[in-house]
Amino acid sequence: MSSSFDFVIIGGGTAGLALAVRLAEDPTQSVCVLEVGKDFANNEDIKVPGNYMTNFGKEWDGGLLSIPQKDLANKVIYNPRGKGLGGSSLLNWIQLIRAPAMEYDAFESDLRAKGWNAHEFLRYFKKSQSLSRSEAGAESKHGLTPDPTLFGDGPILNTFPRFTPAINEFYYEACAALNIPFNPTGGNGNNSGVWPALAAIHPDTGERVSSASAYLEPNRHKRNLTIITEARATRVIFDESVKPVVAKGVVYELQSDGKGPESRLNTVHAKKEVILCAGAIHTPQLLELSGLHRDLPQSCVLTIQQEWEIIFRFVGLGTFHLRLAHVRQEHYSTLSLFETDPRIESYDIMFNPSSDPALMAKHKQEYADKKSGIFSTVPLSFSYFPLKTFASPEKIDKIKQMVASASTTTTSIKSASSLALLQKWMEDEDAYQLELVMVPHYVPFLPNGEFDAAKRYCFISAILPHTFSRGSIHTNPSDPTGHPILDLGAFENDIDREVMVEAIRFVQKLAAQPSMRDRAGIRALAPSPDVKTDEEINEYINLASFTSYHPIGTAAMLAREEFGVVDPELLVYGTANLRVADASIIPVHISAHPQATVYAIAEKAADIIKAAWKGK
Ligand SMILES: Cc1cc2nc3c(=O)[nH]c(=O)nc-3n(C[C@H](O)[C@H](O)[C@H](O)COP(=O)(O)OP(=O)(O)OC[C@H]3O[C@@H](n4cnc5c(N)ncnc54)[C@H](O)[C@@H]3O)c2cc1C
Repeated sequence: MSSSFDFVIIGGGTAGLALAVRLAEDPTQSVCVLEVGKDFANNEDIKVPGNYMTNFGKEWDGGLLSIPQKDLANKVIYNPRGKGLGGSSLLNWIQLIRAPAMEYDAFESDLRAKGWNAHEFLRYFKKSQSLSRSEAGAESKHGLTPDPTLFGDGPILNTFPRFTPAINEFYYEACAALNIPFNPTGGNGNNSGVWPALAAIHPDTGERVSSASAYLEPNRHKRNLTIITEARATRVIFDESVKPVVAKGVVYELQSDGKGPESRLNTVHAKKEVILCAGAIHTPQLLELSGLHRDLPQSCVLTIQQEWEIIFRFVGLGTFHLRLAHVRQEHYSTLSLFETDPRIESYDIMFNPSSDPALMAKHKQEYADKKSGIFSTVPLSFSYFPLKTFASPEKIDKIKQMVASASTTTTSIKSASSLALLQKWMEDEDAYQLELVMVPHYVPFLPNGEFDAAKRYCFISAILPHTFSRGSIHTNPSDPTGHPILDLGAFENDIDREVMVEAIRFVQKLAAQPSMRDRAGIRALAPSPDVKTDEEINEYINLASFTSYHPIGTAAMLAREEFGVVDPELLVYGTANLRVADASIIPVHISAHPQATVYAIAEKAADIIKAAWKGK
């Protein structure tokens, strides 16, 4: 096998495979993908959408624990991460949601990322996604009528849900009573109201659509596309004699050749570019590993670890700064658990299949025969709200005052333009400040919520779309290529606390609506109904908060003086040909789950790279 390619991509995940396939469209260009995980092309567990809760901890989950979260009573939070061809698109919940146009426009207008605006995103949503055949121009049986002009002919298929949980009817009625109407558009930028999302599911096979099945499978045969699995990239190597430095290749370690550690180390050379697509957790780790000179003493690594800016040292070049830390963002979520009327059909059977083998067999048969039923879908309902919908006037005043007085010295947000944007959105009457996701089953790890197979449950996840807290990711000095040290920075800024307290109160109000209380037989388990004061809710937030598995911003596309890592061409500052194309570059968190945006980023990255090398 050749060890020299035009393009070397690190990470065969959501973005990595989409990018690789687009670059390999030109048969004269050779592309190599290094993926640390395996090829799971024939794995049935991954393919079945309804298995989404059982994917955690499997071989294709390279998840890691955070460090204790000091502002969340030292809670340690698990962060699942896809590992294998397809990356996180192998184990995500396959929902396809886009952020409002004004949020993408702000990348360009407020954060100076030239060429990154709603118009461009729409272009690349169309290139990456299509409305699956049966859905185009149709109305789902749940009343979804997405605008077909928002879709193109991309390989990621949007399919209507094939199963409606019984609780949805009662939940939507409760939402309507609080001025949250059903949203028939399916949340493709207009994310107000409540709706069941379109998901990446193949309408014929009923199987999960991942970057591996949609992008890679039809192109696997291409001779100019080389995929190396079980290959952990450990470092990008540079020609340091020129400025900006030139990425020459990647050192990687084969995970399972059965020989000694020495024989496992390989180098793959890049004739044109190296592109980092290792995801928002591992891309910054690789940047650190590549920037630290290999002879740097361990003590120095430790010192750097403790600083909030990372110092890249290249031999002969002096010091080269990339500031990675304190830019990591998440969608923090706090969960509320409810018991429902036991006659309401739910997904709880998934937690204890042996409690009713006949029912489980019926569900399996329905999926096998008709590709419908509980195995056919991930049954989530979404809604996004501005502050005025869920917070009290007094709290709105308090939150707005806190936001107005925030500065780059009093918060961990060191990018002045990012902070100004968050301040602008908080003043905007219509900007989303809360997302609710309703899920028709039990969720573990909550106080007062022990699972009982005879009962039925649902939970509501309150998610903050735009947080003021920031975390960090750094290489672990005692295991540099192992899991990095992950600090989620959960609720380190009190503004996020204040918003979440109001969010939990709103969830309580929603659950108390007559349709939920009387018809769905809802009974609050966690928090218990007597959790009422700010103090009590805050205590509950400490126990019941997680992330939504949406890390972004760890190699942010911001101006260099604003602590950005890549420019709008996705080039890492100070390098001639090292780019990042994955969730890491998203500069500020959006009112959407990220995968649709990540696919669009990969598609745009491919066009940027093709244009850069045209005629060369
Ligand atoms: C459980 C879960 C549920 C989710 N649900 C949704 C949802 O319903 N909707 C939505 O929009 N978003 C969802 N997300 C988020 C979404 O899936 C991610 O934001 C998106 O897939 C990230 O894509 P990426 O290309 O940045 O990274 P990934 O897809 O994670 O790809 C990174 C790849 O790089 C590989 N890699 C890492 N380090 C190395 C190395 N050193 N060498 C070689 N390879 C390496 C990894 O193995 C992986 O394959 C979910 C995420 C999770 C974890």
